[in-house]
Amino acid sequence: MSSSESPSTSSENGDSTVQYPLTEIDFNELVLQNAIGRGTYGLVQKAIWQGKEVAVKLINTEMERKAFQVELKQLQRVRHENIVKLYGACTRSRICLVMEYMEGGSLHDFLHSNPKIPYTSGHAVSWATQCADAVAYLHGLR
Ligand SMILES: Nc1ncnc2c1ncn2[C@@H]1O[C@H](COP(=O)(O)OP(=O)(O)OP(=O)(O)O)[C@@H](O)[C@H]1O
Repeated sequence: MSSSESPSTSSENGDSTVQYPLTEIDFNELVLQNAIGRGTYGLVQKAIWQGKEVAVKLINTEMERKAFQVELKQLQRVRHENIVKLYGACTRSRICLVMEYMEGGSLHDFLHSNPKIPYTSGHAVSWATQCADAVAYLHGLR
């Protein structure tokens, strides 16, 4: 996707929301690697797509489809350097989100790792600032 993509505005419940266009990704273009995590729904796997590392969140049951649709819609609304980037989604054969791969996993994983990995107060301030910037951006969305 190029950064020149412009979002469209749709009106839902009388509230206008911005959405970036979705890139449909061919599931056969993904070279799936190891599982890297599991959240409320779906399995997250590392993969290679068009020569780059990506994180693929796959759903396996119909019950997970609704949560997938909600997350897809949310990620289509955001573009921020501190929020994981959505490259696109597979919506035809297998259903999955294809996202920027974050080496090291989530900040939560890092902070709760066992054994603990040491970090400086400078790191903590930087992470807190990045989170605050992302939250401020989300609050600024309509
Ligand atoms: N883009 C990514 N890059 C690297 N690892 C990721 C990525 N997305 C998810 N993961 C890993 O997979 C795990 C599960 O992610 P997922 O998004 O399914 O759930 P979560 O955000 O941790 O929790 P919840 O589903 O409750 O919001 C994460 O904790 C992280 O370890």
